[in-house]
Amino acid sequence: MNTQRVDVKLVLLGREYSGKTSLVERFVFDRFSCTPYQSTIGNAFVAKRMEAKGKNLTLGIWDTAGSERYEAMTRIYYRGAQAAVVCFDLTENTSFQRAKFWVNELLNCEEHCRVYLCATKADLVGDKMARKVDLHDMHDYAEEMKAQLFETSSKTGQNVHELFQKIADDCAEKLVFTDQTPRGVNITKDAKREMARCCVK
Ligand SMILES: Nc1nc2c(ncn2[C@@H]2O[C@H](COP(=O)(O)OP(=O)(O)OP(=O)(O)O)[C@@H](O)[C@H]2O)c(=O)[nH]1
Repeated sequence: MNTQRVDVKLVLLGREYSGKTSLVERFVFDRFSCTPYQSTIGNAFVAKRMEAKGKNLTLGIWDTAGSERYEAMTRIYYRGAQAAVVCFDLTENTSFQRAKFWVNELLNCEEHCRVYLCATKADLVGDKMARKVDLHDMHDYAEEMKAQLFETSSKTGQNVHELFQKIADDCAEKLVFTDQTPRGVNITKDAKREMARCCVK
């Protein structure tokens, strides 16, 4: 049974194929897989220890499934998140529209969650014709939503570490640690509580 504690709960949201799993893989394992695409089923969890603002903290990362089939389940995973990375694929405008859906949902349901927009697959838009999300539109939207925006490439690693470090730094400022024990989230307990909440609805 997983009883690991995390200090910051971070959730990744976005349309299927928008690059969420690849982003986590690049950040946590420093690798990019060229094997055929496999959609995430349900969700995946990974923890990463980091240093931020002079504090050691554990980032708990929930990578959710982008398929609309799993939308209800995805809602379980963003509950109580301190931060969310909403991903969209620069080569696909529908994924930008889907990102707006998740941002609205977070603003309405998780008022304390910091939202970061992540425009993925930057390595593919060197050729301007390949870019399907207008540069000004996405910057205007980020400004309007008061969300930080990062253009990343999991293939080259561009901006990936910077994104997660920024999240850790922002969250570290708010974290309260006692002498030895950080006040974190017990994954097992919290997951059970969420499941119970979900079942009684
Ligand atoms: N060139 C390039 N391809 C990428 C990048 N990120 C992801 N991909 C590719 O895009 C496809 C989808 O990536 P995933 O990371 O599986 O997407 P996902 O959002 O986790 O998808 P779901 O699990 O269905 O929600 C895969 O074939 C990846 O190899 C990137 O930065 N550059």
